Amino acid sequence: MSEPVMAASDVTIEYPAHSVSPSYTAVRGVSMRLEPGEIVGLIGSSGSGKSTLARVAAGQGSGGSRDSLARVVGGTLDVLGFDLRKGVRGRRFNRLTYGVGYLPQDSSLSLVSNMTVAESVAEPLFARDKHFNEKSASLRVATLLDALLLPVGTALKLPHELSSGQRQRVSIARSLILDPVFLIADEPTAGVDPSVRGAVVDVISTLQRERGATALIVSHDLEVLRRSVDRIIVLHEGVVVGVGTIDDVLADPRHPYVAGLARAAGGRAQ
Ligand SMILES: Nc1ncnc2c1ncn2[C@@H]1O[C@H](COP(=O)(O)OP(=O)(O)OP(=O)(O)O)[C@@H](O)[C@H]1O
Repeated sequence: MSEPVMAASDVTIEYPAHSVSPSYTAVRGVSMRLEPGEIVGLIGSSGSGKSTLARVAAGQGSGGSRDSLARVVGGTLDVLGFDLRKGVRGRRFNRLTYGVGYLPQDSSLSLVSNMTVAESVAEPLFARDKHFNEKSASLRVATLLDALLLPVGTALKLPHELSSGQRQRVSIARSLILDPVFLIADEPTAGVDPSVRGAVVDVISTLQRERGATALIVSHDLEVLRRSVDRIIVLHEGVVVGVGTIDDVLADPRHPYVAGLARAAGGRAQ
């Protein structure tokens, strides 16, 4: 059997106490396994721990350099063979982040205001290799922007000249430019027009599938994931309350939160 891309076993993740706030356990006893090539949705209500798990799995906070960052305090969490409970630093951290593409929530807000879309999307290529061929960079940028259904001409625009949904899609392109083996995308369709949300997630999953790569796509909206993911993992108050294909999870709701999802999905289908 091949090595899993991500393996969590009884993982507990905690935000440390600081000044007046006590420590807070955001993820409790979570176990999951993502195999190479799988596209998995991580779903749950607000505050269920999705972003915390996504951020820690992407290696953000594994260094323990900032006290406010969440960290693994129980169980084991391995991503691409790196032990994130131990922490990953220096060159090993660079290797981890080369393999893991991370699209944080609200990442479109951090696009640099005076860089064109083409420059922003290509930047990770040149940050890795300052001699990267300009022509092939432009071609890769154009291909990604086109796949993400952005109009021709977007490449030369500045972030403020785009809609929030277009900016979000530019951030997605940026997170995919290094062809990550594992993409962790946190609410990739935030701000994107509802009519194209499914299509945008579909592009992410198709691009990852074409390369045999893996993705964990965080969303609070089941419908956005429906046509793209192989499986979902449902989190509620930091605990896994459902795992399987969307149909299987909804057909056998063992937890009231999942039953609510099933009712909502049933209502939409009528
Ligand atoms: N820096 C922090 N310090 C302490 N607690 C935090 C911190 N960040 C998040 N939390 C808490 O951890 C829990 C999980 O938050 P998280 O952002 O992971 O949820 P989420 O499922 O991604 O929610 P949303 O869908 O609203 O983004 C919440 O109760 C939140 O208040």
